[in-house]
Amino acid sequence: MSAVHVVVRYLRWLSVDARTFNVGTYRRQDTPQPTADFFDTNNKEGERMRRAAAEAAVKDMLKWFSQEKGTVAILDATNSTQARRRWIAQTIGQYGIEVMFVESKCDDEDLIMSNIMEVKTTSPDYRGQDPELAAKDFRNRIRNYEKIYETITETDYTYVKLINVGTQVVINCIQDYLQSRIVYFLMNLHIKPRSIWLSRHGESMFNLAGKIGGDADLSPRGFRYSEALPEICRQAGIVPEQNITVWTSTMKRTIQTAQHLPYNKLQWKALDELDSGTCDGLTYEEIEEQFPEDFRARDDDKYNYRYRGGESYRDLVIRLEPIIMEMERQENVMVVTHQAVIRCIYAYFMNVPQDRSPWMEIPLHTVIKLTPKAYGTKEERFKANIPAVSTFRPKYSSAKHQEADSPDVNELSVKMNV
Ligand SMILES: O=P(O)(O)OC[C@H]1O[C@@](CO)(OP(=O)(O)O)[C@@H](O)[C@@H]1O
Repeated sequence: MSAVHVVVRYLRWLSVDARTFNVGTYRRQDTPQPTADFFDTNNKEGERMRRAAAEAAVKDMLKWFSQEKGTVAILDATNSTQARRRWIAQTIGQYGIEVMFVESKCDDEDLIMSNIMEVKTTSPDYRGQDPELAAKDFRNRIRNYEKIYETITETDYTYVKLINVGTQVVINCIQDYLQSRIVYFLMNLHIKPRSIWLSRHGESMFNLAGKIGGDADLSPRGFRYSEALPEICRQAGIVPEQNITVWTSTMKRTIQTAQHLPYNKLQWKALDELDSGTCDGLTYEEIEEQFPEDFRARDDDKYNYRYRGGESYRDLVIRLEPIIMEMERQENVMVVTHQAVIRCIYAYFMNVPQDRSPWMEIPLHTVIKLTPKAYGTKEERFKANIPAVSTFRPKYSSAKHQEADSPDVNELSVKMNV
């Protein structure tokens, strides 16, 4: 995905109100599919229209800050001359809004070409066009940008300059915590193709009994899943030659599940299940009996509810932030962890809002493969032919776990999130 989309997704996942104002979207209202000469600075009409699009985007952005009290806006545009940056700094700065410029500079021909093929030929500017011709036109557009391009060196501006996708990074006047988080996040991004495989541990003895938390062993069916996992991973596209690391939590059920995977393994405390505090070891029915108010309060606002002496989903997201940062840095990773943890990781990659994420179905005995693409994340699910209980609990229900449907053979489903 483009860095802009990923940064917004990351900030929103961390509950920072962030939004993109893409000047191209405004320009496309009048000029949906321009050719490269539209971006030639000698094209006066093109210049006028591009300027108008930038002004409209900035106007809406300022409105968003003042009326909706937004926190981080990304003005997604080329902004590649000193004059344009001065205009932005003055127009926005006068309202007391801090401005940070992000320049991504690339002179590596291979990187440029792979970026054009991956991102630009799938952009709305080239929708329905021959990818070869689109790539050629975009190359010409870059030549037009180059004629007036002035790399950022203004010492009085806050900026981060990423050279050849973070091979080298120049930072200037970074002023606060949020800016430094964004810089650090940007430094960790890469554009190499990769996938992330997620699996819950196999069915545990606690899952069978309907109890939450604990550190139980796998059930006999859970152990069967651990034996089947190398083959399911192979079907899901993990090949032994791939340099893949398997991450587990420090709990027995995830370590047992990963035991037959012939890859390097790493245990993370941060991947342990949501801490259910005084409710640890109870069934949902027992929680409803012993802590009726808590049971209701949790379902009223599951994302924010914190177990007595334990955690909320919001707490879990903060605990998982280093995991996400490391996942962005890594290439292929397989993660064997828990229901609540997978919900949070999945919500990050699939952009799921906080009111929905704690209620998502993440079944046992299923590998979820996520592949980030230029404009979204592709999701594939590989369901093992090994029965298990369903630990999904609908809102306000404390009913006992039911057997989940299990396919006759391993099953695959595919979905694309944009
Ligand atoms: O937030 P809810 O829906 O209760 O799901 C989290 C629960 O899932 C469970 C199973 O019910 O996780 P897991 O077996 O994946 O470790 C519990 O241990 C955990 O408390």
